[in-house]
This record gives sequence, C-alpha cells and structure tokens, in this order.
Amino acid sequence: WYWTAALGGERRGRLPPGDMGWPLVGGMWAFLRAFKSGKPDSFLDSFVRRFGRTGLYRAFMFSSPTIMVVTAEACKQVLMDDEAFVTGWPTATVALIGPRSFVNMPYDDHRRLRKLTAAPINGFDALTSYLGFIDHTVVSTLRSWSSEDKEIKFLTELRRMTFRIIMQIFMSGADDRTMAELEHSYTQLNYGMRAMAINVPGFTYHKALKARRRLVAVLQRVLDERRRAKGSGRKAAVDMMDRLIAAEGEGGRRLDDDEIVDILVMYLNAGHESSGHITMWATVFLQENPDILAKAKAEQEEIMRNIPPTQKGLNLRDFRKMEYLSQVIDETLRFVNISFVSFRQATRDTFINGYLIPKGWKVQLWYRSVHMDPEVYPDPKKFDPSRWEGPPPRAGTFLPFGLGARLCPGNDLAKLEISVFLHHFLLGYKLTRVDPECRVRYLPHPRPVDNCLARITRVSSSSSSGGH
Ligand code: HEM
Repeated sequence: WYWTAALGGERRGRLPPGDMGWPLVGGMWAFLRAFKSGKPDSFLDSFVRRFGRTGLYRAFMFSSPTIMVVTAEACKQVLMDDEAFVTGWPTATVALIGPRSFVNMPYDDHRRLRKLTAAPINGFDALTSYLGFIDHTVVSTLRSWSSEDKEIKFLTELRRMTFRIIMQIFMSGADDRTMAELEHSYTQLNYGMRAMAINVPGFTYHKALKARRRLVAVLQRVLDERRRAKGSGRKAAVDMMDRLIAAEGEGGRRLDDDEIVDILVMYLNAGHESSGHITMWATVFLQENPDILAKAKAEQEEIMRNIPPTQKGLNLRDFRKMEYLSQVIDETLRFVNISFVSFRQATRDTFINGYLIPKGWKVQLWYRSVHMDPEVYPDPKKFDPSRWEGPPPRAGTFLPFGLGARLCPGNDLAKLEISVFLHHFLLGYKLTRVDPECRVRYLPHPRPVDNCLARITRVSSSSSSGGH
C-alpha cells in the first residue's frame, strides 16, 4: 500500500494487477516456497489464476516494488528499450557480483567495456582459437573419470571443467592453488545468489559475502603479480586480464584495480556456472531418452565419416553442421531455464500492454514463464528437441541468453563447449546415475540435490580428438 499510494490515484489505477504481499517481505515467501517445494511455476501460476493472463503483474520482491513481465512480447519490449530500462539487479546480488561490474555499470561504460571484452570471446576466429584447448580439456576429463571407475559428482566435476576453460581464456597460466581457491569460493558465492539477504553468521548470504571477499583477494593478488611481471618484460599470450589492464576509458583513463577485479569476478562466474549446469542436464536428458540419444549419436557418426582423412579432429565448421545436437541443446536451455529471471529498472513511466511501469520501479523479466508458455511451446513440460525443426523461433520467444544490449556475450562459446562435450560423450561414454529420481533443487539454479552422483563408463573409442 505504501508504495502504490505514493504513485497517486491516477497512476495507481493504471498499474498491472498483482499482490504486494506481506509487509517487508512482500512476495518473497511465496516465491521461495514455490521454488523450494520443487514447483517453481506455481508462483506465477497463482498470479495468472487470480488476475488472468495480463502479461504483467505487480509485486514486492527483493526489497523493491516490482513489475513482473512474463510474456514474450512484453519481455521483448523491455529488453529492446535501453532508454526506459537500465540494469536493476537487487542490491544484495550487486554486492556479491561486484558494484563495479556490468550488473551495476552506467550505460556508456557498459557499452565500451562490453565491446572490449565480448570480441575476444565470440566470433569465428576467437572460437577457433579456443577449440583446441576445449577439446583437449574435454577428452582428458572424460578419460580420467572413466578410468577411475568410481562414482563422481557429475555436476561438480563439470563445473570444474568449464571453470578450467574460462580461466584459460581470462587468466591463462593460473597455478593450481589459484584455480582451487577461486573455484571453491565461486561455489559458495552462487549458493548465496538467490538466498534471502540476511548478513548474519550461519546464513547462506553471509557465507557468500565472505566468498566474494576471498575471490577479490585472490584476483587482486594475481593482478599485482601480472603488473610486476609486465614491469620485468614478461612476454606471454595476451588474455582477458591483459586486455583489461591495457584498456583505456573516457579521456584515456585506465581502469582501476577495483573495476578490473569486479569485471573478472563477474565474467569468471558467468563463464562457467551456467555452461556446467546445461552440459549436465543435456547429458542426463540424452541418457534418459534412448530415441533422442540414438538420433544424436547417428548425426555424430555421420559427421565423423565425412571429415577428410587428412583432417585431425573436428573444426568449427563441423560443429556448425550439428543441427540435431544444436536442437538438443536449445531444448535443454528452454527446458532447464538456468537464468529464470533477469532484472531491470524503469528510468521513466512506461506503458506496456496498456499497463504502467512506474519510474524507479524494478522490472523482472521472467524468461522461465516465456519458455513454459503453452501458447508458445505446446506441451511445454515435455523435453522434445524436434520442436526446434523448421524456421527459427519468433523474436522474444527464446531467451536463454537474454536479448538486446545485455545479450549474453558468451552464448556462442557456451554452445561450443557444450557441443564439444556432447560430441565426445555420445561417441564414447555412458552415464549411470546413482539415483535417477533424485530431488531437484531450483535455487539458485536447477540441479539434483546429489549434484548428479553418477558413474561415467567408456563404451567405445570412436570419437575425434586432437588437431584443429
Ligand atoms: C549456457 C550458458 C549460459 C547461459 C544460459 C547464459 C545466460 C545469460 C543471460 C540470460 C544473460 C543476460 C542477463 C540479462 O538479461 O541481463 C547473460 C549475461 C551475461 N553472460 Fe551469460 N550465459 C551463459 C554462458 C556465459 C559464458 C560462457 C560467459 C562468458 C564467457 C557469459 C558471460 C556473461 C556476461 C558477462 C553477461 C552480462 C552481459 C551484460 O550485462 O552486458 N555467459 N548470460
């Protein structure tokens, strides 16, 4: 009432329908209850049941008055309007990822640093240059799991693998101690990402803040070492840390250490967490669906038959020919909804679907509800890669990587990593889970609570490896 009353009668009357929930906590209890009880869609379903399919609802979430945007068309309008909507992550999330990273950066700085950092990770040449390392990492990782002949936490191990890959791109040559320190701290950081922001010892969020301090200390140490090595004339391949050190801002200003560290904290996290999860789910879905697995495997065998005898391993063009595998990955991205929601803030009063989004209010883009909308995806709870046959989806209906100025800059890299893993998996390995019915936890990201405890067995040695 406090927030809506402040708008005045006329503006209040044009708000979308909704429910501001209980004092102080607002809709957070209902949101957390739905996600923690294993029924994440029941939270928004209750709005649709009570207020109809209006596409926008008001609520009080993450300590702010919020408009939740839940349909493809309305999400697209928000994502494509950079003047009316700027980044608006909850303060608690910004404190974890970094106040000087992209999640909290003014428009012009964001554009410049995004250009600088996105070019070296996307595009044909960049991806070609990483393919050899990705392939080598995947092959040796799969071999070591299968040769150990014991159960592994498949998700934990995959996150370790994707972390090794993103570290190579951003901070090549980091030693094992640095890798282990960072990786452990990222696990703690992510557990706090969607938790209640209670900064009291014992609570998840408090542990996550401590993990962030450790991450900052380690990255600052590496940055100091890098600057010292530069002073001594060290010559090594240029990685992202070097690019950020050399970057010039407005009027030739160099980036502060705080800025470099926050950008690295953000990128290293975004660059391994989601890819690790999606790789796990895609492997699980393939293993659970023999028909889909057989079709995906046949495609890989066909591609292997067609590579010239002089070519060692697969190149990027071969990966781009994997149409069915790409459909499997897209369906996994749609179905799993690893980034189920994204955050903006309105810079001015804006109307969408005839409803007011008031200036200063937060806007939540519910990618999950777009991907689970039966009017866009018939039978949405069915895992069905064949729905991706035919023309590409209508703009705004497929948002696993967002859209517009903040579209994920690592989307192609992520898809390549996942494809390389699945290529080798399909041609040579089998996954046997200890508990295939294991309960799924939806926060901060959907994962089986046992982190997919499983055995990886080698069944054939026909996959490609080496050369590019
Ligand atoms: C399957 C894997 C991935 C998924 C599902 C994913 C998803 C997303 C989504 C939905 C956004 C947009 C958030 C918004 O709307 O504000 C985003 C942003 C971002 N992603 Fe990814 N991502 C993945 C992999 C990666 C990788 C591999 C990297 C790094 C190489 C990366 C780096 C980033 C960064 C830096 C941003 C912020 C962009 C900005 O604010 O301009 N992501 N990601």
